[in-house]
Amino acid sequence: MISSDLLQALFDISPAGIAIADQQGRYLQVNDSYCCLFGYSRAELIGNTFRLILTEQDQALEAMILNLALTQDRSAPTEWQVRHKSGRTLFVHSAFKTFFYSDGSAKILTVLSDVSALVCSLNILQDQEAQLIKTNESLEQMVSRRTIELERANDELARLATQDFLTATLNRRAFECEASKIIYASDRYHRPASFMFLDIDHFKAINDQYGHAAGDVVLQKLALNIRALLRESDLLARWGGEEFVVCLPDTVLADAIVVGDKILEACRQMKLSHQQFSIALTVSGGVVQRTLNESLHEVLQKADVLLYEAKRTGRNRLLSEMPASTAANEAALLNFHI
Ligand SMILES: Nc1nc2c(ncn2[C@@H]2O[C@H](COP(=O)(O)OP(=O)(O)OP(=O)(O)O)[C@@H](O)[C@H]2O)c(=O)[nH]1
Repeated sequence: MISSDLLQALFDISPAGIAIADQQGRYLQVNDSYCCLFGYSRAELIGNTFRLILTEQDQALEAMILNLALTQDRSAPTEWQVRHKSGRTLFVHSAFKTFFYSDGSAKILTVLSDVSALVCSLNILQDQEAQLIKTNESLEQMVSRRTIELERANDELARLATQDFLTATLNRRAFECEASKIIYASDRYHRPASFMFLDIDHFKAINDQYGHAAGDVVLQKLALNIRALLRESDLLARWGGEEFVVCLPDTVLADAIVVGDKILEACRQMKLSHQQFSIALTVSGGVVQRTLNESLHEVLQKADVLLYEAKRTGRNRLLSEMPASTAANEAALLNFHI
């Protein structure tokens, strides 16, 4: 047992606010810390009920709170909002114990500690956490937006790096890269491949007569027409100026000639009009089937020589050359028609 003088000292010096109330909730005794906590003097508190420290919302619950204290006899520590004399809200951690006496009276002992600073810090932390989550979300959104933009920019760069700006066919570098893969497969699996150069006849005259812009449109329409006559797996590139190059994988010369003739005929039939004029167009070409193990440079040179010959001998024609007859070539390319 703790002696009563020790208990009195505990009451007096406790940093927690301690109050003893009667069964009507009227303060009988309060320690200094309790007075200090709520800003009331002892004289202001004694005789008054704990309604003084209830917030406006809780004042209506005064009877219920009192009833709770008188029926529960003690409470586990809880946190609740109370009111300082100045009107400001305090957060306190509180516990009570009710003592019942044989004459039917009761006393309620309440112990309160101020946890306002803790609650305030907790609220600030929660606000900061919410703010961090929001910032994080918007950062994630920004990163994913930037990633999409970057992917688009990369796609556009890749397109610009591989496409001819005017005709949207492959550019020379991309053609060489793709054609090398076809040549590799051709040698590796002994499959045929044909190459064709196409060049618009007297294109300079078209430019001179109808203007450079009309010449550009001719190049664009021609590219579209040629592409429409090719397989998805065929390569079409603008080699430069008004010259195009075609790579036909898995295609023997006879079939490549059929494709070339179709292109030349389509060009003859092309309906091109500029203002009130209609522009007639013919194309010359040189087509070769690649000999196994021949380099891209070598096969293109052969096709170019044939194109030059087609120009020299009257234009508007396609010249071709049989591939060199080697045993490997014959065996590989015999009856190869897809
Ligand atoms: N509009 C336009 N013209 C171009 C472009 N690139 C090259 N040219 C023109 O194409 C013409 C090619 O002229 P030439 O090399 O003499 O060939 P050609 O007139 O077609 O004569 P042949 O090939 O011998 O039938 C030149 O006038 C170039 O200026 C282009 O991107 N747009």
